[in-house]
Amino acid sequence: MFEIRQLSYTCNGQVLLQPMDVKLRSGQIHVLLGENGAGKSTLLRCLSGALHTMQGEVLLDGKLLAEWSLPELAKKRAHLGQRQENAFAFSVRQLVALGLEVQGPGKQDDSQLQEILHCFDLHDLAERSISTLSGGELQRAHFARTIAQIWPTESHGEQRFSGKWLLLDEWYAGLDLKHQISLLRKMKQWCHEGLSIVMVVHDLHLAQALADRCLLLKNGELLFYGSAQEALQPDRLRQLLEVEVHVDNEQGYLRVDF
Ligand SMILES: Nc1ncnc2c1ncn2[C@@H]1O[C@H](COP(=O)(O)OP(=O)(O)OP(=O)(O)O)[C@@H](O)[C@H]1O
Repeated sequence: MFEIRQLSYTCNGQVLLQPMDVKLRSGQIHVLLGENGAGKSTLLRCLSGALHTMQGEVLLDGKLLAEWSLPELAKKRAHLGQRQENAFAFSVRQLVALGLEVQGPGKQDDSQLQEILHCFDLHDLAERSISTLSGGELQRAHFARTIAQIWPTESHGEQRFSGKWLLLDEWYAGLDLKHQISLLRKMKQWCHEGLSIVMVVHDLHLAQALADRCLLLKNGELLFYGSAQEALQPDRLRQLLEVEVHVDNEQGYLRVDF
């Protein structure tokens, strides 16, 4: 479990996150929603342990983030940020292998690498330099590298992702519908296998399809934390996003008129 106690963050005199208390339970998909600049990426970075100057406390499985050693934390949670560095002309295979390398030199095996390449439909691109990939292909490669960090071995059994956390900032950016749906299904499957996910989403349909619980952020303030059903209500979304949202039909699909 992630436990956030009186977490806040101020940068250059600007309050980016106002004090908040939240407990994020394991095995669920938590969706962060809010306008541009609401503080979603900042909160994700606090959870990843990247922002050392935050105030308050973040505990992972009862232990302060600062008390985790970096190698242990790296194997426990993986963070896909909004922007990626592509400084080196790695091949797709090398990039994904970098993620596996975090598990320890010699610990990873080729079957893990093959499984990940297959999951992200990267097999045919494995030998290509990442500098030649399209935007969506590159996003899939970085997503694959990120989850490789916490990828289980075959010996882990049915709850093979148990205790692992995936922190995703707009993972679907640039992905075509086919790959969005494929990864959406896989993420649900991985959660059944014990994975916990916190993700930033702007698309309300994706939020509806994926979220178990939602965190609604506005101007750095946590407006609401609770079940997706309670969160994804037209009144709340109107206040959060300043757009008119309607419930479309008996299934309860959200609709926004253009
Ligand atoms: N180093 C910084 N100095 C000053 N302001 C910053 C700094 N980093 C981020 N901010 C500001 O903090 C606010 C929150 O940023 P953050 O990236 O968390 O927003 P977000 O909700 O993820 O937005 P988006 O949906 O656009 O990705 C923004 O207004 C941003 O401009």
